[in-house]
Amino acid sequence: MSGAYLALADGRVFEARSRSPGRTRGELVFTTAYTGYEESLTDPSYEEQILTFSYPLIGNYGVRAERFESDRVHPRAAIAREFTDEVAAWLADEGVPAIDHLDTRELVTTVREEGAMRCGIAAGPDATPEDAREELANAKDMSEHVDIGSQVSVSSKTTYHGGGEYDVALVDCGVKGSIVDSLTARGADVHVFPYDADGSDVAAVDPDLLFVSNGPGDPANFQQAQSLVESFVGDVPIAGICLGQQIVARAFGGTTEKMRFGHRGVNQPVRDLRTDQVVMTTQNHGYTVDEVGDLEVTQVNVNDGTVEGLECTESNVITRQYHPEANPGPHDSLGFFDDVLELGECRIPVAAD
Ligand SMILES: NC(=O)CC[C@H](N)C(=O)O
Repeated sequence: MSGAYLALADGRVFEARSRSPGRTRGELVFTTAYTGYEESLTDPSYEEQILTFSYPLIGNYGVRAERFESDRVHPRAAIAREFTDEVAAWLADEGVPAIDHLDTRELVTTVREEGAMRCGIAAGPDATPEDAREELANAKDMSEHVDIGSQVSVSSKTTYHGGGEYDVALVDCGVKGSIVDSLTARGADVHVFPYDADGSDVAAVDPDLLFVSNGPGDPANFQQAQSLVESFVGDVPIAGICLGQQIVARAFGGTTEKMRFGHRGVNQPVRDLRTDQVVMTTQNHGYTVDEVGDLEVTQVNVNDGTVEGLECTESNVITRQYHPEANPGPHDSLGFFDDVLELGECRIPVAAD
């Protein structure tokens, strides 16, 4: 068994077991999800982050590619109390460092109290605490990854056919595969565009709906996607998930801010302000919408009151901060995809009362 070290920005160094060797750095975050490790580890929104699982045993139902959200592992490293051999082998195959046998409760408590923070990891037979500290010294804050979109987006337009009932132009800021699948399963052809696509290329597919995807990093670093949204307001209905909601809010004059430790898990309660119903949702975000500009808040987080849903009936806009595609997680909000495609027919969205 070879050793591993995790150096935190608060000066502490944790000793651990290496399950997949290597050196790396990133922003330390945690998820409380107790299932869905394959989906989380392949979610592009974790790019440049180091993912700690608060659930102690990760891997007890194997590793199956059909559950992947993209074609590679995105967090720079993974941390758990205990990884199964199968997960450790998968991460080693992918060249992504993994460490376990450390007190993940202590790590999660630290992130909750002090906030998501930079960290460095060194794992393998020759790893030293100094190696981990060196990695930490080179770690950037999330907002400093100014071109993170280029690390996760398609490089040219790619179309997924779903029957041609609607044409959806999807701005790929790091889209999860299950979001594309949720749209094609409902009859849409989904034209996936690079995160920095030109408005004229998008207009060329004559979209019924502009959909802004989830993705990693600070929404302020997706200026071109924001301008693209601004140029379609009023002409084409607009929908967004997670980073997509944040970009759309900014396009409508709103603002975004960094949260202390974010929401990552599969049991975040969300209240719909129109129906007063609460649904359980899957979440993975570290930023939140603060000012909402010309949009209306329709859903809020029950725990901390943060913005979970935005709408504008005049301009035909619906966005969600959480993940209605539910991969993994509860299926309570799958109806979002029916609502946005109805919007694609330019109908007024779900009646207010
Ligand atoms: N899943 C996402 O789209 C995450 C959005 C953004 N990167 C955040 O952390 O808030």
